[in-house]
Amino acid sequence: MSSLKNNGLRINQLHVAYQNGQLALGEMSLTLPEHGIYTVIGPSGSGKSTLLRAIAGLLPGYEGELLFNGRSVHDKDTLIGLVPQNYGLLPWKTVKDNIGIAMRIARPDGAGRGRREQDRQIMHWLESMGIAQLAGRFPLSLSGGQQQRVAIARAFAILPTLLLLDEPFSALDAITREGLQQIFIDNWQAHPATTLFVTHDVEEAILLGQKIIIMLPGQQEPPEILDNATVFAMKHSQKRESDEYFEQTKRIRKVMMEKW
Ligand SMILES: Nc1ncnc2c1ncn2[C@@H]1O[C@H](COP(=O)(O)OP(=O)(O)OP(=O)(O)O)[C@@H](O)[C@H]1O
Repeated sequence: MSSLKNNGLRINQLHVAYQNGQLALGEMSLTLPEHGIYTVIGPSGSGKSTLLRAIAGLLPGYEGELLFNGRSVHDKDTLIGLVPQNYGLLPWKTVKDNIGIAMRIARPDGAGRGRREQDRQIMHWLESMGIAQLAGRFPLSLSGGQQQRVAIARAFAILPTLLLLDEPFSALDAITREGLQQIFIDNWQAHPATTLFVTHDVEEAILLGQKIIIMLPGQQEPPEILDNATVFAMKHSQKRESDEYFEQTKRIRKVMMEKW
């Protein structure tokens, strides 16, 4: 029986070394409540992608424990949606088919859903990302930013329990990025998967996360965790103008100046 304290993602004393024995991710422990969203920032090489890969089951080995609602995160009950840095799209399939395949793999029984209903859902997610017109195109004919949007639409389309995003907006210009941050948070509010969102962008970390996990260089110190509930509770369009947003920026910059 899972107790309340087991609700969500629990990371217990996780650390990862690749084959050369060097630590890629220093020891970290963290609880991310179910339906919560935390952002992760950190200098290059601090282990952000390694953290997501360990949770996604893409690493052969790690030390420590990864649980979702009290069971291994790799248990079949936990459906993980991953947006990797390289988008992970199948080049020989159209945009629409990339999403359709992911939906069928994620839910082989289709929950009673016919092909027409699946197509409707695919178009819904493509429209929500502003790329419905790309449904019939192949990934390699798309820009990096368009491929990122397809990867995000695909991750939402499988209705994951756990959503892992590795710098999903890095290839977008500032204006498109701001628009998609709003769309992302709207989609997440409609389908609040438990979410870890890695970004290089301090502003984005403050705009999207209930807490901000600040990874430190060198794999020796555990991350600093900054509560961001006040900014998170604001209307998205008003966050940037708020004093609390400005204060959070200063807090994070201080950690960066002192520890990065
Ligand atoms: N396959 C691998 N084999 C050996 N070492 C690796 C491998 N992948 C990553 N590393 C090392 O692990 C450490 C953490 O890498 P990781 O990609 O997780 O960092 P990151 O914080 O995501 O960096 P970035 O912001 O540049 O994407 C780095 O020192 C990296 O060189």
